[in-house]
Amino acid sequence: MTQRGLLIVLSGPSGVGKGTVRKAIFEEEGIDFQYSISATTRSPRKGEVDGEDYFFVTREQFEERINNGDMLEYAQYVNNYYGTPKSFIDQTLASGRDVFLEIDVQGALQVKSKMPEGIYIFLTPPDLTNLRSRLVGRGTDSSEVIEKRVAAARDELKMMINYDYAVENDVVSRAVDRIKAIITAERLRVTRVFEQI
Ligand SMILES: Nc1ncnc2c1ncn2[C@@H]1O[C@H](COP(=O)(O)OP(=O)(O)OP(=O)(O)O)[C@@H](O)[C@H]1O
Ligand SMILES: Nc1nc2c(ncn2[C@@H]2O[C@H](COP(=O)(O)O)[C@@H](O)[C@H]2O)c(=O)[nH]1
Repeated sequence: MTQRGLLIVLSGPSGVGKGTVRKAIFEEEGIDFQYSISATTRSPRKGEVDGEDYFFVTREQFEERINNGDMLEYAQYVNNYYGTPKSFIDQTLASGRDVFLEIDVQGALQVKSKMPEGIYIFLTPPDLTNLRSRLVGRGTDSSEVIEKRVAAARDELKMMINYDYAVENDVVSRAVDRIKAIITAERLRVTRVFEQI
């Protein structure tokens, strides 16, 4: 019997650095996670590629996928839909490969209720002032959208208690090391149970 892959969910407020930390983890030696590409109705930002950063779809297409049961989870975040295609997750885990999700808090908690065996990691900023500065510094959103994202973050931070782990993203390399340590420990735990030693 093939041991199922690990499901790793990295979540936290917009702008905390999930994408930055995820990319840094994927560049580390010996890391072989399958990244779950989300679907969204948001317009592509400069440089974003359909099928790599997101599957960019219309609201009609997204709603059809919801109605067909094709989404493991989905959320409406600042006027757009975001969601995780289900078949990729099911097939990849069944094949024994690890899957890495980078999604918002609403979505992560939906996945946790369906797949509690996953590893749920909340990435937290040093503080909200710092979070706002990161969103401003990224330069991808209007000041109106940034304020909506910071307002959402106030509520999202309260949800941290529902996660397995909280990791501060003060310095990217430190956050990467913390997450790698969590995954190493979880992998050992799961493998030892599977092997029944
Ligand atoms: N530890 C850090 N220190 C300083 N700046 C950081 C740190 N981590 C990320 N950043 C910067 O913060 C900005 C937001 O990072 P990023 O886009 O990775 O966040 P995110 O959580 O993926 O956002 P979203 O959820 O909106 O996609 C980027 O400009 C990034 O370079
Ligand atoms: N619930 C989900 N949230 C997702 C998914 N993919 C991304 N996200 C999160 O949405 C916000 C906004 O993203 P942005 O690219 O517009 O900055 C951010 O928190 C993402 O992590 C998903 O599939 N499901």
